Amino acid sequence: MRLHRNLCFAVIDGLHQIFNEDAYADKVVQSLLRRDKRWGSRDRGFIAETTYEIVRYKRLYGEIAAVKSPFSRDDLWRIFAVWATLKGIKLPDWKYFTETPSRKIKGRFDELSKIRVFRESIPDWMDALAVSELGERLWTNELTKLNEQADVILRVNTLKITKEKLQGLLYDEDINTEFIKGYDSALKLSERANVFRTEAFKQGFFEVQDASSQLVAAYLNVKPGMKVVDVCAGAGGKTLHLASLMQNKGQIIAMDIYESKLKKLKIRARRNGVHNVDMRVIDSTKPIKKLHNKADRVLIDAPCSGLGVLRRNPDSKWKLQPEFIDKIKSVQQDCLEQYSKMVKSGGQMVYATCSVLPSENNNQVDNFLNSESGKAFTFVKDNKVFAHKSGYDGFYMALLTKQ
Ligand SMILES: C[S@@+](CC[C@H](N)C(=O)[O-])C[C@H]1O[C@@H](n2cnc3c(N)ncnc32)[C@H](O)[C@@H]1O
Repeated sequence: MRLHRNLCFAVIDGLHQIFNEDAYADKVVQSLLRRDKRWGSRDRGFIAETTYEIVRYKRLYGEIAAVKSPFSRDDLWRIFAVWATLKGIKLPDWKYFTETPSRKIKGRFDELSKIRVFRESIPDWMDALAVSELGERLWTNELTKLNEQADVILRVNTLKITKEKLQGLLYDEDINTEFIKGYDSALKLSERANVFRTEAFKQGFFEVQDASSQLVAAYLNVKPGMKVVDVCAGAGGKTLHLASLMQNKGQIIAMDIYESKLKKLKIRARRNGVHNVDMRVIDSTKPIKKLHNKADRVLIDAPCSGLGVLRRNPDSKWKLQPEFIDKIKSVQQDCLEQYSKMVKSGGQMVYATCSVLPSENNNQVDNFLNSESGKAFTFVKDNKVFAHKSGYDGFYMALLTKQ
């Protein structure tokens, strides 16, 4: 592979924003890709994949390059040189690379690869936390998988099209996809492509949604005509799936504490041809109280550490703090306690996260079931989805019934 100067500069600029300015990697990559209209899919792929890979292995590459954050531009070029050397890419004779010690880089890599926190590039506290909750073996396997690039998975909007028809339409736009066994509405891209540009996307025939995430709405046993509350709806990935499963019949009340997220959901609902969603901002306890004992189904897709989706958000490794995880756990317990009150007698509730930590998942459900508000509920089943076992994101979902 030959390195092109303007593409490498884009990567360095992106890394500077992500590492030094706390910007989100996905937003940074999106904006880098808009920089030059002449860039083709290979150029865009280089920028996105290189940036993500260096973010993923920041600790390892930084250690080999002997640089410490905050990184100067020279430091970032050193990190880049480590990445390129380990990839076996011949470094051009640019000034940034004149002193690159290629042999030393490979030697340091071999040494550091023996230690998990360097090999898999993860902060010590995060590694220790996960080991204490999951055990050494499970965590080592999971972490390795969470460092791989994720597949692009689509969820077919069955309100508008069948999986087979969508596959044909995408094929006509040069995008090959595969069915995934066990995931009814999923199509996996055989090769990465910018699906948002397709006519099929503009027509609302699909949403991009990981296969594990597609299990959550299905776990809630919704039926057309029901009253369903999606209480941490965000921009509505699962709300839209619920609407498809309910064939647009009945009522979904999508709630979130952020109005800006619900506004995005509104746009997506329109594109998806979804008509049965009402949006309500949780700005006091009132909108929740109004729904006490009213819902056939409640989905709590709780805010969490996101440790199950590190493949998509590798920068979380460097942005998350232990205090945040502690705080989010109390929000999760609060969500279970407050929002469970909306379930009517005989109704059901799903509690879900995109974390793999038991303390955010089954332990939270156990705590809830042992609490005063949880007394009315019985545990039906749960699904602990690990990336290294399923091949998709790490997730958790539990189904509870109210007597
Ligand atoms: C995991 S995300 C939801 C993702 C969304 N369900 C989807 O499928 O696209 C969690 C959401 O919970 C919201 N949230 C955080 N604290 C909340 C609270 N106390 N009550 C309700 N929603 C909350 C966040 O704004 C965020 O949108």
